[in-house]
This record gives sequence, C-alpha cells and structure tokens, in this order.
Amino acid sequence: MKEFIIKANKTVTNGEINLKDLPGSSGRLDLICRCVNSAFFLSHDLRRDTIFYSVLYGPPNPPIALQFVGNELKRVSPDERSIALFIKKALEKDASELWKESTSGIYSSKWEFRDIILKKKNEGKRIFYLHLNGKPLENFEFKNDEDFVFILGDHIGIGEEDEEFLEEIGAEKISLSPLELHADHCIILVHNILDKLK
Ligand SMILES: C[S@@+](CC[C@H](N)C(=O)[O-])C[C@H]1O[C@@H](n2cnc3c(N)ncnc32)[C@H](O)[C@@H]1O
Repeated sequence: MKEFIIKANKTVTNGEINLKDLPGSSGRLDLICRCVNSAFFLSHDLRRDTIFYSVLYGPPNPPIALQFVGNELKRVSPDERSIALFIKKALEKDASELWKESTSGIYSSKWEFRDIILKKKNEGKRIFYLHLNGKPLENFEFKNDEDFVFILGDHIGIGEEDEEFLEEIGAEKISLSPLELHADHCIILVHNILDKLK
C-alpha cells in the first residue's frame, strides 16, 4: 500500500470554489487536483493500491482532511476540473471527527495533518518526508512487502513546526532530485520507483 499526505496551507475549506478559476478562487486547489491525478491515474486504469490525503488549512473552517481511496473511486476523471468538482461536493458536507463519504471513495473529516501521520506511524508504516534537502533517494532501500507513507508540502511547504514533528517521530527525509519539483511530479516519481519493485 502506498499513501500520500499533502498539507494544503491555503486551500479553502468550504464549497465556494469557482471551477473556472481554481488557482485564484480556492487557495491553490488546482495543485491538489493535480496531485490527485498523479496519485491515481494510469492510462485507462486507476492505481487501486493507493490512498491520498490532503489536509486543507485555508478559510473558513480549517482543518478539513480529504481522503481518496483508490480501490473505491468511481466516475472521477483525470482532468483538474472534474477532480475539483468532487472535492467541492466533499467540502459542501459538514465535517466532523468521523470520516464521511461524499462520493464513492472520497471522504472528509476534521482530522489534523499531524494526527493522520501519527496514526500511520502507529500502524507500523514507514513514513517518508519528501524534501529537496533530504538524503538522496539512492541511500534508501524499499521492499515490496512494506507499507509506505509519503508526506509532501504544497507551494509553501509544510512549515517548521510540522518539520520538527516529523523529525521527532522518525520520518525519513528523502530527496528525489537535486532540483525543486512540483508536488504532483514527486508523486509520479515515487510511484515509478515503487512500480519497479513489482
Ligand atoms: C513546490 S515544492 C515546495 C517548495 C516550498 N517552497 C518549500 O519550501 O517546501 C512542493 C513539495 O514537493 C516536494 N519536493 C519538491 N522538490 C523535491 C525534491 N527534490 N525531493 C523531494 N521532494 C521534493 C516537497 O515535499 C515540497 O514541499
């Protein structure tokens, strides 16, 4: 199982999203939609072994955590606008501590970024923090039977406090490239590395 968790510092936490202006109207929901695309979409198929989370911290009701479960997703198509429409539906629901499904395979809750990561850590999963200044990818060994969780930042990053938290829980800080990449491209690279273990 592969899981990705991205912190979305400015993404709005209600359904007031203009689908014709995602970058401008919604605190960079466009970026999150591209990450969903990279997390799941293959040519004529979906990655069923993947779960994707984005925890949104924009106004007016932060946090809202979104969860996408690969083997339950239906009807979503790869374009940003379609993904944004499903997110809009999820954000129009009242969120609580319990995960609620809005459409097939898409859930929302009031879980915090750190609490989701801590839960994964307590489940014994290997936690990686993707960062330009991490240890080069070549220093790590990945095994086919492991469960992986990858933490990413948005255009702003995850911030110092969350970086300290990840260090405290022993997350492995890994760099995929000497160049700073977009978060959605990092997801593609991670999939590619893990695909080759099969
Ligand atoms: C556009 S970058 C964010 C840049 C932001 N200024 C920062 O300080 O983090 C988006 C995310 O992609 C990931 N990322 C970018 N380049 C990376 C690299 N070379 N190796 C690993 N992860 C990277 C990180 O998780 C980063 O937070």
